[in-house]
Amino acid sequence: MIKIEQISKSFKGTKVLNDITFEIKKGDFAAVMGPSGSGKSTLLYSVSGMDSVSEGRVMFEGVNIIELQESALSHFRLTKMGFVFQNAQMLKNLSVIDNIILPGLVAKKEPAENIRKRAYELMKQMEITGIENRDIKEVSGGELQRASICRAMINNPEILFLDEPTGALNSEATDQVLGILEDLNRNGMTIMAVTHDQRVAAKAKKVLYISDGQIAACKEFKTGGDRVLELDNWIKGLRFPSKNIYPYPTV
Ligand SMILES: Nc1ncnc2c1ncn2[C@@H]1O[C@H](COP(=O)(O)OP(=O)(O)OP(=O)(O)O)[C@@H](O)[C@H]1O
Repeated sequence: MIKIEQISKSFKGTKVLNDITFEIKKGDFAAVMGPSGSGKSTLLYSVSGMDSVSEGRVMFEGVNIIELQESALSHFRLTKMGFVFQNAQMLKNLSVIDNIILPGLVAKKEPAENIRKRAYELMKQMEITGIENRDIKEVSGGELQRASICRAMINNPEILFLDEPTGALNSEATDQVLGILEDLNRNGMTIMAVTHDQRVAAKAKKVLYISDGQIAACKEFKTGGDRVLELDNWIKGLRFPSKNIYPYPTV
């Protein structure tokens, strides 16, 4: 579905992504982990077309999104990609439901009535029915993050990009978001998530470990088993003795 081919990116002469190649298949759940400043968010923004790259290609269903003009790229992002950030980034002067339906109205793919109906269905699925007309200051952090997942899903995207989706949540709200991500992926949604949270990464099918702007290691989970323990042992055992080779031999 998405082929990332040898992408590199520099900020003011400093390379923060260095020759990264990997693939996200339809139905994948890829988690990106790594130390602070290693390039995880930059990678997510580059793959999703939110940021430019210095070199390489990002092929999304055969289209190199790096080469798209800004208006075409915006439309591509709006209709094919959903985004969830650490802080929900909702518009303060709109109610929860109006925030959720807004990208649907902007995309103009469907009548407003259908979009509103889907927003209610999504809210039901995320178990936040009843807060639709509240101001965004009148809901909890967990409810707001679930509303932001509804917003990300409103245009039926083909992939959901998440940047630290549980970073601002307490343990209970984290569990709710984890359950949602698991359900979405089980029902076919492709997901790429940057996270420091091993509980999030343990829901993934594939974990990329970034170090100094490179994929230092990659792990694919087999189904079943205690993934949290498996992931923890894998991370503890990681050593980076030499330059990146992908796929890197896993421990
Ligand atoms: N707009 C920018 N201008 C200059 N340097 C930047 C910019 N954005 C990121 N960087 C630098 O690029 C490197 C990678 O940043 P990035 O945010 O991708 O790291 P990260 O792995 O997501 O970190 P964290 O886990 O702390 O969020 C860092 O050294 C950062 O300082």
